[in-house]
Amino acid sequence: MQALGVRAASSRGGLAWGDSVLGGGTEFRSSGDGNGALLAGKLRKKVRNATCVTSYSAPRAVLKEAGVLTRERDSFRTQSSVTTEPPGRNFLSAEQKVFEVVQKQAAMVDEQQRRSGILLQDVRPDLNAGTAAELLDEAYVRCGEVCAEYAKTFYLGTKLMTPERQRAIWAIYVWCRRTDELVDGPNASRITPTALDRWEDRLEDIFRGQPYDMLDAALADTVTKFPVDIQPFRDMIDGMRMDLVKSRYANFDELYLYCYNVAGTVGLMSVPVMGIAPESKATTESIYSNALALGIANQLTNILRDVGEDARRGRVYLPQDELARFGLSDADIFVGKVTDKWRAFMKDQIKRARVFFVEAEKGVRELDKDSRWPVWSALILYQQILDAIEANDYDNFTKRAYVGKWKKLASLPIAYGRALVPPPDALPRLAR
Ligand SMILES: CC(C)=CCC/C(C)=C/CC/C(C)=C/CC/C(C)=C/[C@@H]1[C@@H](COP(=O)(O)OP(=O)(O)O)[C@]1(C)CC/C=C(\C)CC/C=C(\C)CCC=C(C)C
Repeated sequence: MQALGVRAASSRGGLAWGDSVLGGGTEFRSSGDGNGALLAGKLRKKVRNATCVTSYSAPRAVLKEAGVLTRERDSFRTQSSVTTEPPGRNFLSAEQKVFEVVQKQAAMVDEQQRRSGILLQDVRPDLNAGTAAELLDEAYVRCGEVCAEYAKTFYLGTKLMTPERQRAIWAIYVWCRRTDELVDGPNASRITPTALDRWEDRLEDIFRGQPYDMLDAALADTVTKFPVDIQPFRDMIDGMRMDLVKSRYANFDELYLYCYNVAGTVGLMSVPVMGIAPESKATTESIYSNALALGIANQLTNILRDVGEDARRGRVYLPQDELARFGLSDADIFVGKVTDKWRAFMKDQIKRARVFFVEAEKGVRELDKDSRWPVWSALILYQQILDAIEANDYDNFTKRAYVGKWKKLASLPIAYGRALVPPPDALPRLAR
């Protein structure tokens, strides 16, 4: 089994959702650090006694079938070597660079603040709990707006969830989006490992209840209310570190680790919020494995869709040994010609991604009923990207596999129908 070294929350260990609130009131104060309209908040956390330590295990059978388990795997923590700071880098300038990205994001928050007439600079240290709650509400509203802007369909899906859950998912989404923007956004070329170290420091502060800005404050609140562990967040940052230093993957082992870091982690962050159906008989660990599988499946799909686009950035997220096995190399990818060898290779890759989707499906039906629809929607939409690659006769060099608006819309009621199906009844997990 693959120990990913991630702490999970047992969703059925006597946990009361919303158990922990902003313990006795929230104090927001102006940071006074010369950084402009940034919010420094102190969110006192209750001890999250509902969390327990467990290890995430990717299901052995599915990984074997997918060709991942060729040998006993090592721990999944990314080696710290990728965080090594390049010689000659100026710490402050890296900090400045990440701050610019943060500023860009924070500017949107400022705008929202201005519109509501609450200027963060004006926030006094002795704010009462009511005002703090208002600020927090504003922060969550902003998270929802960002989510709606970047991921419309998914945002729509969250609308079925309870208000507490939907805003928590938005807060997680926003943190993931900002993290991804660091290496994939407009300032990406200026991001250094040190900048990511700074981002990780901020993450630690969030989980310590000391958010840096409003969007962070929303996540800080979320992690007091739901048993969300910090490790998947750290691991996502590790994935971004990988993106800074690595543009080739020797084998699927390496690629799997990358996919875990940048996408599998999303599954692990989301399930504690989405919740597991009270009537589910599946083990928590198996459901987290399924969640992980969905992240991996989505990321593999993304990679297969974006082969040409990535190649133009000098990146090949395909296992080098598997390319070689099909008589292919980087050169073929840069030439970008669809040949029979390429088709055969792509068929194999698509098959593997589908294995992960099938594994993920087992977990979706175990989720709380209000959470199943958005997850089914995401799953179906991503699966359709694989169909679109096939429909393009595997030309992912010059064509972007695209799921049309009507097909997307048509999949929503299908997802809804599936979401109505309750978890399979009382059969023990092993018997299924
Ligand atoms: C319902 C649902 C989908 C919830 C997840 C909400 C959430 C917190 C999403 C964050 C996504 C994000 C911004 C991640 C940053 C890294 C990244 C960009 C990963 C790629 C996503 C695709 O994003 P996008 O389409 O914008 O990419 P491009 O811009 O096109 O390049 C990823 C491919 C990964 C996304 C991974 C998931 C959505 C995993 C979802 C898994 C679950 C919600 C677990 C479900 C539970 C079970 C039991 C199956």
